[in-house]
Amino acid sequence: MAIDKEAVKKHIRGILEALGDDPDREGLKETPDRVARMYEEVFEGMNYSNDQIAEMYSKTFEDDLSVKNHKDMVVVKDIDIFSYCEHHLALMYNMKVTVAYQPKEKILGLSKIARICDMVGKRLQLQERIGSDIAEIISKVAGTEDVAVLIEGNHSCMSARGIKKNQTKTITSTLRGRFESDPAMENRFYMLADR
Ligand SMILES: Nc1nc2c(ncn2[C@@H]2O[C@H](COP(=O)(O)OP(=O)(O)OP(=O)(O)O)[C@@H](O)[C@H]2O)c(=O)[nH]1
Ligand SMILES: [Zn+2]
Repeated sequence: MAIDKEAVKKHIRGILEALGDDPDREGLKETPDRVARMYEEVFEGMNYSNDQIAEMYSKTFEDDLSVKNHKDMVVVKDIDIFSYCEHHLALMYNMKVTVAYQPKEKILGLSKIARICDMVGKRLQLQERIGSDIAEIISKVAGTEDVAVLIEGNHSCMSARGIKKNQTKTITSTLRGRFESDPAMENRFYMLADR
């Protein structure tokens, strides 16, 4: 479903009024439109389902014999993304995503892995769900169950308000297929993710 920019503008104007400010004053008069444009950008991923994101980034390399023979784990580390917590609409920042998969017959373009992480971040999210969404999409595109995602990040709802823990990071891991069932594979993933 596409973001309704006009409705966002109207409601941001209402929020400015509810905060007791004057939405028509010089500094605020363009704010509803700016926020609507910002939301279009930062919530782009809300326009698409996981299946649609998989379809968008479905280009893989599989004809090359050297690719077909590549059966070793691929790890793409420290993909920096932003996201937004669905509880407070607050920013998740300093997010680093590490994605691993065990290729079967397909190899993904590395930039596509980062594009998938970016797009999944551009939704109202929970950190745990960012991991499971990325794992689901990578699994579809790569045609393998064997996917792992490790995420660390700061939540501004925990640093700039409420409990105010600035140094506190959250680490979540999502293990699928053999990353979950095979302790050696799980350990190898954590070892490579930690380098
Ligand atoms: N599991 C999980 N929790 C999150 C995430 N982002 C924010 N939260 C938490 O969601 C919870 C919402 O709790 P509530 O008690 O409903 O909201 P609140 O009264 O504002 O809570 P405080 O933050 O404790 O002041 C808080 O504990 C947040 O820290 C996330 O990505 N994953
Ligand atoms: Zn929050």
